[in-house]
Amino acid sequence: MPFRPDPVERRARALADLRLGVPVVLGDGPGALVLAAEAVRPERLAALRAMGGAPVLAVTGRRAVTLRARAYDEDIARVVLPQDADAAWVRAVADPAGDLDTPMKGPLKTLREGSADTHRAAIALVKAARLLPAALVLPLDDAAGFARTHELTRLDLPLPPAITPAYAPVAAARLPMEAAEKGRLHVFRPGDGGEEHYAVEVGRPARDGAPLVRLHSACFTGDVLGSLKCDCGPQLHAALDQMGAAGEGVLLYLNQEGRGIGLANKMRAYSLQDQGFDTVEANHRLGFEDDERDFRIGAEILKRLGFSRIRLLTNNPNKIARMEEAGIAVEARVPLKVGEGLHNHHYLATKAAKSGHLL
Ligand SMILES: Nc1nc2c(ncn2[C@@H]2O[C@H](COP(=O)(O)OP(=O)(O)OP(=O)(O)O)[C@@H](O)[C@H]2O)c(=O)[nH]1
Ligand SMILES: [Zn+2]
Repeated sequence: MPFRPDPVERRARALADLRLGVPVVLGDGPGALVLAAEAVRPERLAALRAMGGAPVLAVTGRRAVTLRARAYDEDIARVVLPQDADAAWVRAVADPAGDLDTPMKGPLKTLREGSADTHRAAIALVKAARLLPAALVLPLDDAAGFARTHELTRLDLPLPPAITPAYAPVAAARLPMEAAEKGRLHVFRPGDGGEEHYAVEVGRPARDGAPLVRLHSACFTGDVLGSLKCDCGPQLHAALDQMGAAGEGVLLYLNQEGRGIGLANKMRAYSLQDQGFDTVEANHRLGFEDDERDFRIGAEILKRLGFSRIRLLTNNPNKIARMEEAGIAVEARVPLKVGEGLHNHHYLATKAAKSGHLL
């Protein structure tokens, strides 16, 4: 039916619902009701409880380590919701902000029997919604009927694998910059309702050549505010300077703030770093992996622009591997070492020690 939203469109709606604190239904017959832990409001939690059943709070295996909860499913722990658990309790389990003030939220009881597939799907959705990776999950016997009655967005299980959507060029215009007068900014929009990303083309690199390329991940704090905690601002400007001097190049500005966890979660990570955790530990305590970015987006946009070979400005071998995997030949790595100082020395050393960055 032409007017009916397709599964990709329904997923985009589901992400918006989860951010609003509106539940989403997963599955058709037997399925589950899912609420993002971060956005749950007391009335909705009360309604969920009133349904009876056995609600659980799904968290990642990473978060479970900090909570000292057993993750029987390795990457997922299904925490049984205690009788007296309120919205504040749910948030406290999900959010490490108060871990040091209220270290004991438990002991937390976790489920061992049954499948965690639905819970894994719920976590994937709240992560995609850039929320804390924790979700309330209540089993339903008639998922489709429940969604209809309550006008909730429903997605079929299993969720389709996370594919990189097609990126359509939306608009492009000349953009003279300090670093490169012959600049052109292209905006790309994905077909799945996700973030737009940008390509800054300097000069007019031949499509069959191997231009200098930078895959830059958004860093509001570094790029815009000149934060000294990372090296992003200096890297951004040095990359544009090099392209300006060479007369050509392509800088992809990918809106994957905070290595893909979003600015709010990055600030949560910064506040954990103020408590003494390093950049990788902070991500783990929040329940995330070290790096949640999808570099296939960069490869898609390069292909869309007509490139298949590049020289990549980076110190991150993972970016090279991901480009090659996605069909972009990286003919050379060009190091980009700028902006190291007193405040980011430890951060850069951690990336070298734990994330394989080249010194
Ligand atoms: N989660 C998290 N993200 C951070 C932190 N500091 C910086 N970032 C983010 O890290 C990303 C840095 O991106 P890049 O400089 O492109 O990536 P990189 O992996 O360092 O690789 P190269 O710079 O190419 O060597 C940006 O999205 C920043 O917002 C942090 O402490 N925690
Ligand atoms: Zn940064």
